[in-house]
Amino acid sequence: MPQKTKRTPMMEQYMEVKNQYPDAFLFYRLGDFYEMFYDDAVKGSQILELTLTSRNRNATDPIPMCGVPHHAVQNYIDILVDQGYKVAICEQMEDPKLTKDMVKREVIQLVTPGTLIDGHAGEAKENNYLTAIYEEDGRYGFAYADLSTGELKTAELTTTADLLNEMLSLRTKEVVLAPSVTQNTLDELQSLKILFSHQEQIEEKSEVAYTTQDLHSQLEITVVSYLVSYLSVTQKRALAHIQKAVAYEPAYFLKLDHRVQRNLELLENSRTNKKSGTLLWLLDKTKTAMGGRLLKQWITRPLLKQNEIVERQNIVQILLDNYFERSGLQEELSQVYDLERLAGRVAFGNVNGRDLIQLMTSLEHIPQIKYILEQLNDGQLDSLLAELDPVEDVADLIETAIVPEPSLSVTDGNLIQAGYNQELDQYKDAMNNGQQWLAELEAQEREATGIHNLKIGYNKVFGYYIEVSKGNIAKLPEGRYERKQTLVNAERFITPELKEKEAMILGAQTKAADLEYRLFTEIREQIKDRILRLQNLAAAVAKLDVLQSFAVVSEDGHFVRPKFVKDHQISIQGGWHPVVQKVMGKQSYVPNDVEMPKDLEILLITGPNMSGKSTYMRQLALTVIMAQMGCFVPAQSATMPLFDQIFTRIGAADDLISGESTFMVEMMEANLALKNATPQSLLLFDEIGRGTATYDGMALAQAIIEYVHDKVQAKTLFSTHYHELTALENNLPHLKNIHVGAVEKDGELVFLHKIQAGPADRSYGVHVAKLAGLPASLLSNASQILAKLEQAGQSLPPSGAEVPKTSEISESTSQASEAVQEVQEVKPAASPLPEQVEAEPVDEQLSLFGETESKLNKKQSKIVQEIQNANLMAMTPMDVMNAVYKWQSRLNQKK
Ligand SMILES: Nc1ncnc2c1ncn2[C@@H]1O[C@H](COP(=O)(O)OP(=O)(O)OP(=O)(O)O)[C@@H](O)[C@H]1O
Repeated sequence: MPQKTKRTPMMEQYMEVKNQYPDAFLFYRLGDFYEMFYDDAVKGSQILELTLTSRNRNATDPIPMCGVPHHAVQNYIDILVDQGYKVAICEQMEDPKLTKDMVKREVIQLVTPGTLIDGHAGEAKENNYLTAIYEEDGRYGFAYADLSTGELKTAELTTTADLLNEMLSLRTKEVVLAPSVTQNTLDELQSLKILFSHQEQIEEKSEVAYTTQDLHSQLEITVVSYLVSYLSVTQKRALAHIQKAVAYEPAYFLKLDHRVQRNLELLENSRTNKKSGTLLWLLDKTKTAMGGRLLKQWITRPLLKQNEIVERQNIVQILLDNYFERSGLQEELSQVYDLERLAGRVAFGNVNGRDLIQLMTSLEHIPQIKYILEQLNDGQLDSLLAELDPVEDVADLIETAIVPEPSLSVTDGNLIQAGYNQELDQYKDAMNNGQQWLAELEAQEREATGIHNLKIGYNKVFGYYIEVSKGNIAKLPEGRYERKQTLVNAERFITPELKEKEAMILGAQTKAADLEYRLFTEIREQIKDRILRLQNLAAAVAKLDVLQSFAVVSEDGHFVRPKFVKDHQISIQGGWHPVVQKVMGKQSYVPNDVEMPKDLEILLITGPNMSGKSTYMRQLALTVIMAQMGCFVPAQSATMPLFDQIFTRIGAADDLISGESTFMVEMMEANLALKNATPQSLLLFDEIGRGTATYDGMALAQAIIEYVHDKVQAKTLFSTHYHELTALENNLPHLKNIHVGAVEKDGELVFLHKIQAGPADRSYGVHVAKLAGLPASLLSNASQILAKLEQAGQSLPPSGAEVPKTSEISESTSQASEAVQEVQEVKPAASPLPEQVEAEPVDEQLSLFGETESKLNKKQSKIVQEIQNANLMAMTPMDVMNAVYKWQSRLNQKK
């Protein structure tokens, strides 16, 4: 009969620790394993695919248990943390052999998704940001840190939208909440699907004081204090590499919110979520991990200040003009390891010998990098040169102290160079030359005593000894020789010198390993004192790397240096979408101009589906972003103003925040743009209004155009399939029609992809449907319906027709559907919106099907009835097409 068991002292200890970390997997060290118990074991064994066993298997209440070997623990931690869990590592704090009592155990680190530094999240060109929020009077202190690099930034934000935006842009996996964060804010953040951690108080730690030193705003000081406290509490060690927090203002950069970043595919392909096919993919020719990370930051934060942009452009130009030097730099950079993370590991205390060799190798390339830049002999490089401090003392220290191929573990020896420490050299000598020494000592003793058969031997009882035959004992001098054993023919002695050598030889190996570890930690501490210099160097190398990457891409892609102008005009000749062009090949891509003089605000773009409207719009946005990053741009020539924000409403973007409908997202994005855009912004509106019924959509589109034209006055590209809107050009002086050309050849549609002046003459929707492979009968039916509609004047108004502005009809542009009705009431004949479709007499409609009323059977009458009742106004063109297709199928059915 199984017995219910009383908890053992060890399980008592386990529970005590576990209670302190209820939301983490507790990895409890037991000898060579880390064990999990209870629920941790059940869940952990599933996630990590471990065998679930139990303690006290025969009891009524066996304890579920599973474990991982200590040397492989990092992999398991990575898997759990990557999946959003926390892991508390509980170590044995004393040697079990040296204590009779319960071994002392303590949690030495809490690894969380935002603090993982070695796992998958720590991929070379990725930052892993931990964020924090503090709330006060409806305002937010926001901060983020990367524990592996020591980067720490903070900002004051005023809305939850800004918070969401920063967090999504940073792709944070974990946010630390100060107690002041309200439930309302939390509710809005819940949709983020990241780990929420809590830090209840600010710790009195030197890191907290240090990191907040340069801050002025109390909000920022407080949030950074919470963030650093959390780091300190979870990591349980000094964090010497965490930099002083730098305050930033989101308004300091070209504003690209997370939706814009996604719509424009800056870092992630919106279909695959991968890098391929993105601006990052195009621009990334960086050679170092630091450069890769910095490039990502620059892409999402282009600059606003012309002098800063020009400073970058100047260096790109120099590197572009000097091919050989640039190649030399690339060669050197490719041999520079991740200095930033290496510095982080030094400070964090988890650096090993091989890391230090990587650090030294990296530092050794800095003088050559400087030399190449100096040869370019250009004053524009001076400040960069000054930032490239080779931190020679660290390189020298590592060179003299660390062996070229150290072992992986820092406790197994084989770390320290010969000649660095005398004591260690003696141990190593003892290990290597023990026998040699003894032979030398034997020879010395023989000579000193004149006893030629004196010999040195070894036994387990008292170790090394000097053996002298009985007949020679009298020759031994007094004092130095201590008798240990008497044999029949000989006596055995020890001397202090012999015992010293013995201790050396026997203890040499462990002593050497211990001493090596101690020396290693001393060296690590010395390097730690130079962390700031290493971090500054890493930043300079990263900058140089990104700029050389710009030069490479600009040269390969034949990009041009853009000019910035104060008056708000854009003039781009022969521009292209760099990513689309790269994918499809240079020969096939048709370059296009963008001409928007000072007084032109809106380009209204029409043209068939698939002709290249979206590509043209994105092309401009990417050109602006690249220009303001300091890169050259894909065009023959480019003149542009500096933009402050880019807003996009492009495609049916899937919504990251919640399950809002496509139309809702469309309206939210439009709203965001209309509310926040300034005359210095760039707006891209792609087919706005298509997510709702035709009339609603068209009315909204027109109202939005007028609002932008009259109130926002930002440079705007607006593509539409509502050809009726092209007539707006007559009323809106700052709007111009352009279209993407296409021609019909032998019944087939040929896209020209060329932007041309004026509106498109037709939509070619049916042709595009044909390209998409819709059934032939449906297409011919659609063509017939189209012809009928065109005859009845339901399609395009004559180009140049007088169009009333909705503002002439209704003051309210926000209530667009009201506006629609008023349009119809006030000026029905000239409205750009199709007139209310009156239900036509049944017999006329029937002619579509070649039938007369008298011959109608029951099924046909029912279909006629349905057509009569169909609310066209509430249907999208696609709905209409589907309905017609169904009616036709039913009519064609035999019965
Ligand atoms: N300038 C160009 N030169 C060559 N090919 C182009 C060009 N612009 C676009 N294309 C090609 O046409 C395809 C469709 O372009 P895009 O999506 O911009 O069309 P669209 O007019 O916005 O279509 P829709 O109205 O259906 O959204 C692109 O994927 C690309 O292959």
